[in-house]
Amino acid sequence: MVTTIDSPAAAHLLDPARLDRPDVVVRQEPFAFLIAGAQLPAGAADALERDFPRYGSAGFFPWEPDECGPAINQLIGELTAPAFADHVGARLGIADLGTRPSLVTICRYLNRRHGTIHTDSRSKIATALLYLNPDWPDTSEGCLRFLNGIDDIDDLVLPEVRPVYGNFVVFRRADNSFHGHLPHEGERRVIQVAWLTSEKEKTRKTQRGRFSRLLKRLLGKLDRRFGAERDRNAAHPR
Ligand SMILES: O=C(O)CCC(=O)C(=O)O
Ligand SMILES: [Fe+2]
Repeated sequence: MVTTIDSPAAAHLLDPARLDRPDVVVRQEPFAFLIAGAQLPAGAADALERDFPRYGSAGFFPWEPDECGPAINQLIGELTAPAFADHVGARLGIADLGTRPSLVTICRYLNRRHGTIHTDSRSKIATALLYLNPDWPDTSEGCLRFLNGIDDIDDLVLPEVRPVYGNFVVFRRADNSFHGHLPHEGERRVIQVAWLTSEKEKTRKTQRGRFSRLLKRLLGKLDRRFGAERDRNAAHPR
């Protein structure tokens, strides 16, 4: 396996075969999901850290290639490649995921408002989350939880997923695809890919994401202050 990306274009960062390892968890109930560790080569960590976008506010924002270095852009190219999406989709019982428009959003920082329990919106068919944090403190804060219901953050389907480098989850959006995490404030690097029902939804969500970024630039401090008191079992619609 190639573990350096001194010439990024040469080496692949993702390898769909890693999703077929026996330690990868795939479940169809209560909703279809996949949890896989070690999906990124250790040798690419420095380049992916260096090339990660430097946002000024907390939350997920639409991917803008100009704000990322080449290793991150290469990784996103691979994550959104139709063949990769088809491979993931097949494991979750979704046909032709690779034909769906993909929307990439990236998060570098969170505030305590984030992570409230939700399912994701109906315009998403499936959502992937790839974590890129070199390490994570020994705490549940900020660890992703797949949940059995909308009102209890401690009713876990499976043990929580630490957001460390190379951990990767994908789930099929459903009316019961509840997920969330305990409040965390500070750096938490994630790339999210959502495969959507239509191009129209992609345009709409991208515009909304850009607007939200602008708003947070202006009102980031308020966003942080209002989030600080969030209840651990809080939910938000979709
Ligand atoms: O960052 C995560 O682990 C989850 C994010 C999420 O669920 C979302 O943005 O819809
Ligand atoms: Fe979500």
